[in-house]
Amino acid sequence: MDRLVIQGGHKLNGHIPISGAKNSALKLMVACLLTDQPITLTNMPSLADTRFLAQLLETLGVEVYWPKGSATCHLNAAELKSTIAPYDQVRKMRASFNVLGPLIARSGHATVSLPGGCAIGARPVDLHLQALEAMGADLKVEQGYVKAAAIHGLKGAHINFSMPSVGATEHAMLTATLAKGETILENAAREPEIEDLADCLNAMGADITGAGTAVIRIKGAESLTGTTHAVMADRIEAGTYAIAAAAAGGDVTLDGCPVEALGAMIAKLREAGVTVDADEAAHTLRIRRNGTHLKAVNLSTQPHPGFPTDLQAQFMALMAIADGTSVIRETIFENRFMHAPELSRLGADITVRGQEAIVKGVRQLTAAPVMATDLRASVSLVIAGLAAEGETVVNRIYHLDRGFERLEEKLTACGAQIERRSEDEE
Ligand SMILES: CC(=O)N[C@H]1[C@@H](OP(=O)(O)OP(=O)(O)OC[C@H]2O[C@@H](n3ccc(=O)[nH]c3=O)[C@H](O)[C@@H]2O)O[C@H](CO)[C@@H](O)[C@@H]1O
Ligand SMILES: C=C(OP(=O)(O)O)C(=O)O
Repeated sequence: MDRLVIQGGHKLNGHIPISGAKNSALKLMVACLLTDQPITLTNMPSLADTRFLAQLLETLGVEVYWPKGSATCHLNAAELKSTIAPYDQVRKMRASFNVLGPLIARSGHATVSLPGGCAIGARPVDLHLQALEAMGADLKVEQGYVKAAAIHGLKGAHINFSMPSVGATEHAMLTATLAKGETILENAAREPEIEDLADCLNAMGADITGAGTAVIRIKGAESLTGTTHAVMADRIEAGTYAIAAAAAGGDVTLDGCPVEALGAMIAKLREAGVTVDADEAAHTLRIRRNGTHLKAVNLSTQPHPGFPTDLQAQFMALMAIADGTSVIRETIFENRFMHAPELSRLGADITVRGQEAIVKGVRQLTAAPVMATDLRASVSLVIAGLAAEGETVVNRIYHLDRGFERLEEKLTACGAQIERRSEDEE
């Protein structure tokens, strides 16, 4: 299994290009199931998750042409050969569950394994299922699979989500594009990836308004067409490198950065004493910290436009070396502090109490071997390793490869000393 070896204490200086967003790309790929015409996605991040989803789509009969090293992926679901999404292909990744609704819309029935994804909480799919049932699907959950049929087709519905869920909003939106009549989603999630998906679906002939707000209206169409769509830039990747630059110190500019989607994170970095120059028009974010001390700041994760849960672990690594005590509240997932004990191995002083982590900043972190537990937790350990004194080894990094494209290359180009080693090399 691969590990990352980081020699800490080097400042980061230079430019980092931001890749396409994993969490957008995955749902955009699923959209290909809604049409028998070709879809082309550009700015595609080549990640374990996106490659893995491509395999699931191939199992369903989608022709995928996505050469290694290319950021352009062609998907053609002219004919589906299966409506079964097996456990082994769904368990690793949350987004793959979103094939359920589109398969029902296209074929009238589907059998899809319950999903996996990062182990950061219970993560039920009740809201997904309620939305599909409201649209007329008959559902049974048996032996870990959802078995679904809509013999009379899907119909538009008025769905009021009990809480905003990114996945359930996207799932309902994808499905409703081919349902008969109008669907209204209330208390919908407002994450930017939902707007990106709506833009692509509208280019395919769907009629969606309100994406990015809490009320989304979808007028169902008879059929959708092919299109070409550029995946939006990854706000979580961008936020991660911004926090890394703040932690290690230096002067880093993020190119192709979705600045407008990062307001809450930029505000917290500034509050912590980091110099941030944001240029929305140029899509750049420059982060500078040369010598100034970091200040402890409190934060609470919130649905967009609040501070994203997917940047909480990274910000905790930063607060571990700030002056003072910060309180970090996780309100989205009930078990998303698994990085805290690993950060403590590097000398961080963190106490977890329920949904809160109390982080008392220390002057200096010191290197240690650590274990990556989930995607964003893994990268928080990389950030801590960059700031720590000595050689930090981050073990079990397959999680990182799910969501960060060419991480070592991007950081090394800015002066980080970080190297991937596989067990056979040691
Ligand atoms: C692939 C992808 O895009 N993943 C993102 C997506 O995950 P995901 O779509 O799984 O996250 P949700 O927004 O659905 O989850 C938010 C909360 O709602 C709960 N919930 C969700 C669905 C449901 O049917 N019932 C229910 O109770 C969840 O357990 C969680 O507590 O949004 C999260 C919140 O921004 C991010 O951390 C993930 O990176
Ligand atoms: C939690 C994440 O992914 P998933 O929803 O696929 O588990 C993430 O991207 O941080």
